[in-house]
Amino acid sequence: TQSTRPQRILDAVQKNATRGDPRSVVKAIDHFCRNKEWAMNVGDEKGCILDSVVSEVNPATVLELGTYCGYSTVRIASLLPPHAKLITLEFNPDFAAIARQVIAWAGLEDKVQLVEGASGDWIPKMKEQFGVKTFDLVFLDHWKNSYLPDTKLMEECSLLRKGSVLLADNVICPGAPDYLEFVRSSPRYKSQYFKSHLEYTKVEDGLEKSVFLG
Ligand SMILES: Cc1ncccc1-c1cc(O)c2nc[nH]c(=O)c2c1
Ligand SMILES: [Mg+2]
Repeated sequence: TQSTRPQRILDAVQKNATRGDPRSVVKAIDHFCRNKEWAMNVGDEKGCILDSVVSEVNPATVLELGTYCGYSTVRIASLLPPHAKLITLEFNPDFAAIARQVIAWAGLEDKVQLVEGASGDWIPKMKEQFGVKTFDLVFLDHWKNSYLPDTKLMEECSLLRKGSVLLADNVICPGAPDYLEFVRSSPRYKSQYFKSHLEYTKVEDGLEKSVFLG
């Protein structure tokens, strides 16, 4: 039977990465996507920016919107302090099934809760379902048209506190113009653009870091 791209990514991890070694999982996916097949992981260049923001925030609670194959999930979770938790939402069940196995290969299942479904449905349930009070860090990497509504929803659900950091991928390519306009003009956010490139290409892209001011 014909495999899917996520399945081929998982195969590359299981063939080339060491079980329980998150950095080898990240390396194996980057090598596959740079040399064999492009895929929409945040990638190594933007991944280094992601790593630096995670290390700076040192979050106890992280929400990731958009898991795909779990590449950024593994990058983030590998940097978290011992009792920190990462909740990652994925709409596509096929992506979720692969991501679970990638996260398990990295040995990070104890730090990660993968939830299947739509962010708009799950954000209002975060407190009751997962005992989350607020998120210290949110990584937006799902559907560009959902960045803004989901951010407004997180505010409405009091999931952000003074100092919560939003980090958004793809603000240039594919682009999230309404979200950028909002976080850059709202008095309730302090925003900063990190110029980079679309994963594994020379095309411009970047990450927008926005601190919620409460
Ligand atoms: C798929 C694609 N093609 C050309 C240019 C960019 C993309 C692209 C890149 C990403 O990093 C994405 N991240 C999350 N969700 C996306 O839909 C997405 C799409
Ligand atoms: Mg992305």
